[in-house]
Amino acid sequence: MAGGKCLALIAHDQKKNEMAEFARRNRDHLAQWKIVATGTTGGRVLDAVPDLHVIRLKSGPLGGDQQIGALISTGEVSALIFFVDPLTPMPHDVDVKALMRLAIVYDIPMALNESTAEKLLPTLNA
Ligand SMILES: O=C(CO)COP(=O)(O)O
Repeated sequence: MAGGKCLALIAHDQKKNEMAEFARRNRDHLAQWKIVATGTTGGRVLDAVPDLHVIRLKSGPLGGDQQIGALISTGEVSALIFFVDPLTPMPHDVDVKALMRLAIVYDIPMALNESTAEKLLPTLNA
């Protein structure tokens, strides 16, 4: 994934409407970025704002979180915005934990809920 740093967007199923609204509200900020997203999230973001540059990876439960973790480890992700659902058990919980761990290891800005994301996004430079 050569050239330029990415912003990573992920939302769990119960948070996907929130992510779509977030994308609509912040379309001008997001338009400055190359975005990487897990599969379903990326689709929802593109439905909300079709002209964004979104690269859709695998769906989370099929390895998408791990793909984004790998991109963090190679220095290609500048920041992670991940709307996490804390109330639903998930089969890929270990992948979610591993992704957050890598974001901490590589010390990239990480917003795990909407209010933090709203504050973080305008501070980032694409
Ligand atoms: O499960 C996810 C993150 O853990 C998100 O994956 P999708 O965007 O494909 O739903």
